Amino acid sequence: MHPRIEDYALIGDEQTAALVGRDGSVDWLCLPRFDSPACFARLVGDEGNGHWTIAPEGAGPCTRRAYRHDTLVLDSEWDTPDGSVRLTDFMPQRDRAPDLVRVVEGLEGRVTLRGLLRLRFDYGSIVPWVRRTDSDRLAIAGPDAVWLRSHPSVHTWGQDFATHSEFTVGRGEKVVFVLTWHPSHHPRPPLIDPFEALENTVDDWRAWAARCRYRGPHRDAVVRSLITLKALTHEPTGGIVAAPTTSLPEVLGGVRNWDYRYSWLRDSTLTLEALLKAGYHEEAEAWRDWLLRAVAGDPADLQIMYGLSGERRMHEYELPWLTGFEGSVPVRVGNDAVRQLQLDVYGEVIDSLSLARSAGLPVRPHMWRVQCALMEFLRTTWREPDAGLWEVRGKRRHFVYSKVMAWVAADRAVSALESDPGLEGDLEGWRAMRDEVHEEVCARGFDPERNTFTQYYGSRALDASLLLLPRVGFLPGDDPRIVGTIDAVRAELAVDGLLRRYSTENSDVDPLPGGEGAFIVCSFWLAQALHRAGRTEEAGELFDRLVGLCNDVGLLSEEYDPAAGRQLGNFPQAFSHLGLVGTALALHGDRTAG
Ligand SMILES: OC[C@H]1O[C@H](O[C@H]2O[C@H](CO)[C@@H](O)[C@H](O)[C@H]2O)[C@H](O)[C@@H](O)[C@@H]1O
Repeated sequence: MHPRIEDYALIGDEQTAALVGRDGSVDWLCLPRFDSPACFARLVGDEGNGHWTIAPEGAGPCTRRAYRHDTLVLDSEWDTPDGSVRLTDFMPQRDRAPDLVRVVEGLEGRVTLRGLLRLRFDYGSIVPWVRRTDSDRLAIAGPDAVWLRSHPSVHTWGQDFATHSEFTVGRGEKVVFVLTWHPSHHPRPPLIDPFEALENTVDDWRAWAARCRYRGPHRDAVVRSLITLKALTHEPTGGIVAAPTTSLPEVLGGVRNWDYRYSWLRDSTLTLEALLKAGYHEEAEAWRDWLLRAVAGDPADLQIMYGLSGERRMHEYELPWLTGFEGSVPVRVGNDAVRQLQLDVYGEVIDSLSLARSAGLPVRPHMWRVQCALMEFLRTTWREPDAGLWEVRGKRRHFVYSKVMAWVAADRAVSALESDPGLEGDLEGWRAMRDEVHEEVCARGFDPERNTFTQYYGSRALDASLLLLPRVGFLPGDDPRIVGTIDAVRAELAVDGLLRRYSTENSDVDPLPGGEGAFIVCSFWLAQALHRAGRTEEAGELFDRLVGLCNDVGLLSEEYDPAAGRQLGNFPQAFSHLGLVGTALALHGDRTAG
């Protein structure tokens, strides 16, 4: 049986990430970068598409597992009739090459384990040549080379185009496996000392986690979310992936399967805000600098997402040989939403730059010029219909959230001019735009009959993004129109208390077939909106429930199916984790240190 999404745990080295199942199998790993082709793709296919399993012979899922406290180092333990054994999985901070380290340690008795390494480059499609060199194995195909080393050396044999092993550990004995990738035209990189690497990796993560300023309820969940957001950050460039996976389905067996291994301006600006508020200025600064590089050029060419180094092309295509997660096809690489006009992104970018400024991040000389250029573009564009923040693949509309974010852009630009006499800009023009957008949204995006804002001008449909209006300061949290919107959105979009982002039934907005689960970040937005409306008890109860949706190691995917009690969509997803951090800070922000 295929593991469920919540059966996976994440390990990574801030350049790529792997998903490890409870059965000891690494089922997803892209090398060398998050967006490189996967060499283990069982996650969205089957065993033949690549995986690496180490587990006691004949054992099923591990008996227990957990991250070492405040780290991304995963311990999985099995109790078997012959004894107990621990498997420790981690990826050390990268020096020259990516390494995946797996340490097996006997805890009780003598346990026999089996290893099965089935490397399949290019998303499970290429079977490499594997040869033995001394005691190690080298797999090569095209641009990729992977070494497998063990210590003490374990006998391996090839069978059915995979590398097998069998070994036994007694109490206190350790066997370590190191898998190392490098470009096939390069020589083998220097070997790491896996035990020293383990110590350093634990120390580095703990030192990072200790910087978290949040001291309120659910602190462990907040720290786990922050570690996850950090793990989704591409350390060399500062880019942040929305999730490290592609095509985990929004509904089992459905077609809503997308590639999230890119840096969305929307998701990333919200991540930056969460990091800043939790005390992580360096990461926020690295992303802000990434942003300024990525968006450089004509503001008309601003994209809603970029590659990790700021690449602009991410042409979407399908991988027909992969059978998908529980049959959910197609499996896609690339993302055509890159070409959409999504007006909210301008507001999110300008908001994040002003946030960075007020948080005291060092100012870059061209920062203000970028903002002015974006404002000028937006001034001529905000009246256009767009694809909205949900990136629907239908007709463009006048989405209310997009217009509100145009208001945010103008509002923040005006505030910057008002507070800093050293800045130059069209104060009067931007003020006029700000007031015009506000007036228009309140007139055309509000349904007085039902006392609620609507998904787009003139429609009766609702949208969970409307819950963000008080958060961005468009109206106070206890304004009757906001209170009405909270109740209407809840009545229409809640399934068992969790929110969908919009209704997919009878929707003329979203042309794709099939529905989807509850969109996790939307429920966090609801908790924040309830809190801002003064309904603190309801907000707290919902927050507690949402934290409870995390899997056993504290991870959240994009969506949740309340009926089946299962996570859905790409995993782990930045949006969901930044929702958790943002809600903790909104509800208990007074409990932050320093
Ligand atoms: O709903 C269709 C769209 O779904 C994806 O977009 C979602 O993920 C993005 C990344 O987290 C997020 O920024 C966006 O708000 C979400 O709706 C997908 O990436 C799109 O290609 C697709 O059209």
